[in-house]
Amino acid sequence: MTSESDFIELDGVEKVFDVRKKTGFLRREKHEVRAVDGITFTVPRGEMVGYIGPNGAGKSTTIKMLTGILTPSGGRLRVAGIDPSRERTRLARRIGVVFGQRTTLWWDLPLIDSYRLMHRMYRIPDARFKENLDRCVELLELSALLDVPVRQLSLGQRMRGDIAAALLHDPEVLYLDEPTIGLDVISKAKVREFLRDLNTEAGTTVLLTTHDLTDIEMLCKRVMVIDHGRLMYDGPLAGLHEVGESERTLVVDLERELPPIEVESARVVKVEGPRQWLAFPAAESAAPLVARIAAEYPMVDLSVREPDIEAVIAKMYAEKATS
Ligand SMILES: Nc1ncnc2c1ncn2[C@@H]1O[C@H](COP(=O)(O)OP(=O)(O)OP(=O)(O)O)[C@@H](O)[C@H]1O
Repeated sequence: MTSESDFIELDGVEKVFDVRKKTGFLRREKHEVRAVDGITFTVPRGEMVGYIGPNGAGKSTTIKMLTGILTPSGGRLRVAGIDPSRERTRLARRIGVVFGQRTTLWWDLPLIDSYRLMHRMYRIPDARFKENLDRCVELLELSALLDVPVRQLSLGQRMRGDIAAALLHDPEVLYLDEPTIGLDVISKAKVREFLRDLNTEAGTTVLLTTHDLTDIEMLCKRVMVIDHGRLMYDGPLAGLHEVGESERTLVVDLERELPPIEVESARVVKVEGPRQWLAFPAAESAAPLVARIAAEYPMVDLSVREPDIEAVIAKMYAEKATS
């Protein structure tokens, strides 16, 4: 029996791949890649957690084990009390998966036909299917897109279509792998708003993998950082900022070329004509900084750039190495 507090449960989970590398003419050496190297965590039902790390850290491998596509080489793993690799089909009815880089929709078919196929594949009761579809169509603004073949959809439209597809069978758990990758600002905002509502209203447990720190900021109270297959951090995002002492960048366009802006709590890191880049602590709000600059300089435009997760993590490790 699962308790609600360890709805997703990993205890010392490992995944080792045997890889053969060519080392000479007809010579191949076997070596091991420890993609996941003893990971332990639990996620309570209803929580939305960020799962982040540099490329090759082991995120996708973890998600593949959580869906049952891959079998762990060691440790114990349960999702809703189910061992994913043993009961993959039973688990499939209870989980949804969205891969930002790939679609689960049928490329040549109108969107609605993919949903009808899923209705049958998952044997979703008619009334429930209709109710879920109506809700997704409304909240993800899909009504004008239902008759459009998937290949004609924009990336943002396709992503919304994919999220709906993952939710038609009412999964209790949703794994999202880069759900906002390549989307414009408005599409990103729509996807985030939808996910937040899904988590708060339907209580869906969400594991979110992303390179966009804003996704995590907007959606997750808790974040886990993985690198080289190991869990390096598990806690609130604010704590990660502190550990990594990351910075955000304010890009300011002035009316004309001026000497570097002098302002409290930020420093100019680059100047290009009338445009200046100022670094400031990521944990601080940009609003007072912008107000101070606007009061003293002829500012015509501005934007804030988030630190990317790689930079935060790289800094976090650099600090660990020197401490
Ligand atoms: N099928 C496989 N065979 C051999 N090695 C693999 C296999 N799948 C993954 N790996 C290796 O395992 C490690 C972790 O890969 P994984 O795809 O889980 O990382 P990731 O954190 O998802 O990275 P990314 O952000 O680039 O998607 C990498 O070194 C990768 O090369």
